[in-house]
Amino acid sequence: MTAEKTATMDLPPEYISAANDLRSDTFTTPTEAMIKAALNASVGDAVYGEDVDTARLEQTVARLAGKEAGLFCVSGTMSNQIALRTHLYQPPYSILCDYRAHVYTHEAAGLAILSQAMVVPVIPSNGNYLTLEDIKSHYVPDDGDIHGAPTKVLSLENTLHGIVYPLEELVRIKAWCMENGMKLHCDGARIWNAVAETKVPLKQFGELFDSISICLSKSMGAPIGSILVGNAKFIRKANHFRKQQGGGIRQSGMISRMALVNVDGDWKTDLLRSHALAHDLAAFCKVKGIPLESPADTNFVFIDLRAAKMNPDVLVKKGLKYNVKLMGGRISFHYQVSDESLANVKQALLEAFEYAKEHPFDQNGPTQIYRSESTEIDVHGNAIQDIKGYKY
Ligand SMILES: Cc1ncc(COP(=O)(O)O)c(C=O)c1O
Ligand SMILES: C[C@H](O)[C@H](N)C(=O)O
Repeated sequence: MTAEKTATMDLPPEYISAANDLRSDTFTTPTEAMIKAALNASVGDAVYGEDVDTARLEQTVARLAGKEAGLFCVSGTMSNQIALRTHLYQPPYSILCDYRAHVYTHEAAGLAILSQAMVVPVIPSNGNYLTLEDIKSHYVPDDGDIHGAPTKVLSLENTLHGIVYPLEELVRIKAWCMENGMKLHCDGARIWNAVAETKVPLKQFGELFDSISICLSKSMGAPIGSILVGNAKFIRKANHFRKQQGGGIRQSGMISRMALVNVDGDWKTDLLRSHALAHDLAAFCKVKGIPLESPADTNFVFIDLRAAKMNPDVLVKKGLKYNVKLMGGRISFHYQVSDESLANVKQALLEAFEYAKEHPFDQNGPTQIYRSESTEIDVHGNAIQDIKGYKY
């Protein structure tokens, strides 16, 4: 699963290479091994449970997580949304999560619309992850008070913004959830990164969470998909909601076989390489005095744009100058990022930091992890439009 094994289709390199794409680990591209595996995939109708490779992928990931069953979903968003909906019964109810949680900030109000749930977003008192004390002081108890929407599910993220969730805190939270009849869901879009970094087996997280959404299309490099894992009864009902939301796909064997290439491969070594690149950049930022928003535990480096008074658009354009694709203050590493891109992003970051000293930028409005307008670049990495006319 090393970087050189990207596909060698007869397409221009910028179409298939993610070597300089530090916008997100969602930009990893299918490898030649994946494309070849897809050619030999089963072709059953997965809606009827007749696709062998889809079933194998679901059972493989469920087994790794120590759960009874798994369900292939076309995206992490779908996997999260149907998981949370499945845990919920009689409204009014609420879901508690970190104020930065993807299920709250980046899933288009799915919890409000698909689950009719109120969200209780909480700012962690330690700045990094929710503690049991944070949860206890914000959840809505089911005490019969008709003003409230009792909290029925905690949705935690591991990793969140690349931050590893301490196992001992998860154990405390789980015990409290069991005492208080609350379900515990994990958005595990990057749980593989947490496993690789902490060496805590995925099965140990599986014992703590009632459900985990495990993405295959982020650091694991698959083109499509996530696996939702849980007990058999939960997965049966989640499958019902998946169908309702149009997620029952037919011959998914080809994309399942593509995902299995890395799931069955040496993913820990390759994820740890991406973490080493991120740790290198974080150390560089420390030496240069470039502030970070959170600890770079795994594959993300979050630049504290506010503290640096750095304009994300300038950072993006400095990235283009040094042939690295960025989309804001989050710098994302993955197994296909080249060593050269690490050197290049350091140059881009340093110049943007120096530029900010002469041209301080006050970030009005909420901090975003990426800027849509700044990512208007063509396949050759050239800015389609001059971003706010910056001359630098
Ligand atoms: C933490 C987290 N959860 C869930 C998702 C949703 O995944 P998808 O983009 O496949 O819907 C993402 C997106 O990459 C994410 O970063
Ligand atoms: C935020 C966006 O939806 C995607 N999950 C990413 O991490 O790039």
